[in-house]
Amino acid sequence: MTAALLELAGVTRRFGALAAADDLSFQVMPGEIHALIGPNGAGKTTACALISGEIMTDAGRILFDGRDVGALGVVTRARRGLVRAYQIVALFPSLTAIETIEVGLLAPTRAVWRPFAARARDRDLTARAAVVLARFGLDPTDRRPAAVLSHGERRRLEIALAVAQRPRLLLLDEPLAGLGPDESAAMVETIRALARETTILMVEHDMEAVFALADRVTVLVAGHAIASGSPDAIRADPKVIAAYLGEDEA
Ligand SMILES: Nc1ncnc2c1ncn2[C@@H]1O[C@H](COP(=O)(O)OP(=O)(O)OP(=O)(O)O)[C@@H](O)[C@H]1O
Repeated sequence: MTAALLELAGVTRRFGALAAADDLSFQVMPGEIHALIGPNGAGKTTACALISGEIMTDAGRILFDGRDVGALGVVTRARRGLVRAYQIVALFPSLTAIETIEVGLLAPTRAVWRPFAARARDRDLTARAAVVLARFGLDPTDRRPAAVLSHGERRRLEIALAVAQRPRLLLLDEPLAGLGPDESAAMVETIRALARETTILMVEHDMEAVFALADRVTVLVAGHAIASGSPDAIRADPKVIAAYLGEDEA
C-alpha cells in the first residue's frame, strides 16, 4: 500500500469556543489532486493554515512524508516541500513578476534573506525565473509592480511563486476565485499540468472544476472530515448530499 504524502490525524484547532478543526483526519496520496470542499465556515482555510504552519494545532498530528511537521514553522515546512500559494500583493507589492519569482527560486536555498548578494552569484536566476513565468503565461519583461497586475495575472503569479519553490505538495486556496470563465478554464489546465510534477491539495468552491480536476475529494463539515473518496463516490455519498451538496437543491 502506498504511504500518504500528507496525513492529518485527529487535528483540532479552537478559536475560543469554536473548533474550526475538530478531530480532523484525512490523507493526501502522492501524485493526486485532492480537493477539500465544504460549506462556508466549514474550516477549509483553517485546515490550509494548519497544514502550511501559519497556525498551530491544539491537538492531533500533521505528518508530511511520514514525519511529524506539526511543530515546524512555515519556512521549514516549505523547505521540506510543503508550499502554500499566497496572495502575492500582500507579500511583495512593489516587486515585478520576474523579481517575485527570483525570490521564490532563492527561497529553498535560504538565500532569500540575502537576495541581492545571492543574485550577483547566480547569473542564471533571471533566466530560470523567466522560464517559470512563461509557463504561467506571464511576461518576463513586464516592469509593472505586482500590485497593479490584473486579478487573473496576480493569481497566476501567486501560483508561479509557489511552484518556483519546487513543492512536493502544493496547497492552493481557491485558485479559481474571482476569475472569469476563460481565465478559470486556463487555470484548470494549469493545475492539471502542475499535477504531473507535484501533488496538489486545493480548496475550491467551484464544484464543476473540483469534479473535473480532483482524483479524490474530502468533505469538511464543522471542522470535521465527513467523507473522502473519488468524485463519483463523493457525489453519491448520502452523508455528503445531506450535509452539503444537497444544499443547492434544497
Ligand atoms: N482567526 C480566527 N479567529 C476566530 N475565528 C476564526 C478564525 N479563523 C477562522 N475562524 C472561524 O473558524 C470557522 C472556519 O473558518 P474557515 O475560514 O476556516 O472556513 P472555510 O471553510 O474556509 O470558509 P469559507 O468557505 O467561507 O472560506 C469559521 O466559523 C470562522 O469564523
